[in-house]
Amino acid sequence: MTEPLTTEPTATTEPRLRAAVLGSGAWGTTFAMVLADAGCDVTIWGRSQQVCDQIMSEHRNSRNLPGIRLPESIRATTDAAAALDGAELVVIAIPSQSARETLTALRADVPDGAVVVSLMKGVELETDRRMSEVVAEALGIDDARVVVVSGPNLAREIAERQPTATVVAGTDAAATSLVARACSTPYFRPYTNADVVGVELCGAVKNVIAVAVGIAQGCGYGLNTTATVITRGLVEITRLGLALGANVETFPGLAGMGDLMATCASPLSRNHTLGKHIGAGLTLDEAITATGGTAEGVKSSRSVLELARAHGVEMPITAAVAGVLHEGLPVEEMASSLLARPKRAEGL
Ligand SMILES: NC(=O)C1=CN([C@@H]2O[C@H](COP(=O)(O)OP(=O)(O)OC[C@H]3O[C@@H](n4cnc5c(N)ncnc54)[C@H](O)[C@@H]3O)[C@@H](O)[C@H]2O)C=CC1
Ligand SMILES: O=C(CO)COP(=O)(O)O
Repeated sequence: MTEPLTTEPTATTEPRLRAAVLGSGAWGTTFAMVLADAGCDVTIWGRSQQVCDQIMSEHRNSRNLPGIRLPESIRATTDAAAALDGAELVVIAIPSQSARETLTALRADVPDGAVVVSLMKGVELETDRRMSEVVAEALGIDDARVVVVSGPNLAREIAERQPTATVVAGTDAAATSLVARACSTPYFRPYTNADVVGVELCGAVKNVIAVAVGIAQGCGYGLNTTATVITRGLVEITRLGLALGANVETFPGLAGMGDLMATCASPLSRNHTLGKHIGAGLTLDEAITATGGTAEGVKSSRSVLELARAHGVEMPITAAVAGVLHEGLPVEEMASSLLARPKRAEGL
């Protein structure tokens, strides 16, 4: 039997890349651990003094990753300027809808020339911008300096150093391969991809599809329904992506089908969990509270739908999720409204 990858990798002899991770939640803390295991010198910026103190003194973040021991080299601070000082890599792991305001305030502290990495999986409300667009605008930097990481990456599993792969997407080959090297460990394997649009849309829309799968399961439906929603969900994601200029090969890949499978199948997923609560009859506010953590699909269901409508793309599952979460569509009518649509040929 294969041994689980639980040991900390040995440090490399290359100069240590200095990385700042903005956000001390589940994924920010886990990605900080990946970077540290890959040999980077990592400082986390968090809003919570308590979380930062615990990372510094106990090498744990029990609020977001209970039971996980973090590498001792990781530092954490509530002082953003100190975290960003000298950073060559700036990694952003805060909720999508907070990104613009937070990054605009930190703009002067981001070092010139740093490569900026977005871990966020959402689409901004009101502007319908993808996160790499928001990051570039808020920081006043060229799009080419922004690299996206997205894939089947449930934080908890990676924090346990379970093997997985991811996609590192960027338009600048040097920046993209720098990020891929910086996060490559024996348990975390990055693949590069130049299709930023496709990779980001996959990450944002799979959250909405995971809410739909959760709703179906909360209603008591079985695996036929789950498989139908995932498969037709991938069609929706692909349709939107192609309308926005993405590469068709991205969608069956790790950021597309891979992340859909992980998020729609796992009870660790906040989006899936939130959907289950809705399907079981909780209100949206109750479901958000019961879920905890950031379920990006709640807000992205609306922004993704707006984006789709602006480009004339049909996304019935996304529309049904937005309908249930925000427009008063009764959850028990969701399936019947989807199945009653005019019959059509399979495919895009
Ligand atoms: N948790 C996961 O497994 C994965 C999450 N992601 C994405 O990463 C992003 C962050 O997710 P998580 O870390 O899991 O969320 P989380 O809910 O665990 O943590 C979010 C963190 O952001 C902080 N925060 C909230 N508003 C903020 C603001 N205005 N300024 C600064 N910090 C703020 C919170 O205090 C918290 O520490 C999301 O877009 C999510 O979709 C992507 C891959 C995996
Ligand atoms: O993006 C994720 C896995 O790849 C995490 O999903 P949730 O945000 O639904 O927990």
